[in-house]
Amino acid sequence: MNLQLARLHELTEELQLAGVETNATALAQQAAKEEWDYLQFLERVLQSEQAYRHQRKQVMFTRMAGFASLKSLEEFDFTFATGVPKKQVNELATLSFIERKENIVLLGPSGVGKIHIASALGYKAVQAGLKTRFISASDLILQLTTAQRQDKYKQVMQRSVLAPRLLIIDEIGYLPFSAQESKLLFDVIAKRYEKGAIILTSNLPFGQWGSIFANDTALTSAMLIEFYTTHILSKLKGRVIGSKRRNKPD
Ligand SMILES: Nc1ncnc2c1ncn2[C@@H]1O[C@H](COP(=O)(O)OP(=O)(O)OP(=O)(O)O)[C@@H](O)[C@H]1O
Repeated sequence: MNLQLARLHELTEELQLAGVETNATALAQQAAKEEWDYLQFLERVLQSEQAYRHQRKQVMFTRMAGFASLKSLEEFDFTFATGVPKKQVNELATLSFIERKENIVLLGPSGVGKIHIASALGYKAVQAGLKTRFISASDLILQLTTAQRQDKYKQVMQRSVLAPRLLIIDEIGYLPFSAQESKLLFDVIAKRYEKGAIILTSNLPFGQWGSIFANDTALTSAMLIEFYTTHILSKLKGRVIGSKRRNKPD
């Protein structure tokens, strides 16, 4: 390493400009070849740092999001899934629902692509630099009950529920909740209401949600009201391509 590169290395390390260090030599060569002026060179160097940071953020957010699997909308076959409204899904893929802090509910039988669509929208959000969290309803309840026991409810609520710009709660209704667990889930939905977007997936139509929430009709109605202004994709169907669970308990 020549002396100038060694000094550059020290400076970029101290100033935490890893993108500049990675790209400086190549950009200097390109600048000489294409006869950039000094300001042009400076701009390109700063752009390279910006791109480097954006990419690192995407990688970190993807890891932190906890997706069950990485899916994209490009991989989703709309001709196969006849009940999935392509136009509406593409509109949701613009992510304006996140800016507007709106919710999405995906309802349909097992294996029709609910997780696929939810994860694909989540992955798009992550790529756009929006903090996203994917969690199953039962894991979320487990986290919150543990937090309550350990007197850390507020912190966990803040970190896991309120901090992400998009919260994806998967598999509501796969297992029924106790009265206490139902209240926790309601607390999540109510606390995020108009503060951050949620995507919910469920195998059960709204009419059967009472059975998920310990037959508490007041709480179930309150929960449904929270989704009044939601984008509801409730007619998801099509040939089932695959499912994680073929033996759903009664
Ligand atoms: N229309 C589709 N095009 C491409 N792949 C699909 C489609 N529908 C489902 N799949 C694939 O089938 C598998 C099951 O889909 P997914 O897990 O999204 O279903 P689900 O409706 O969430 O089911 P469950 O309720 O059991 O969780 C996934 O690998 C998914 O990528």
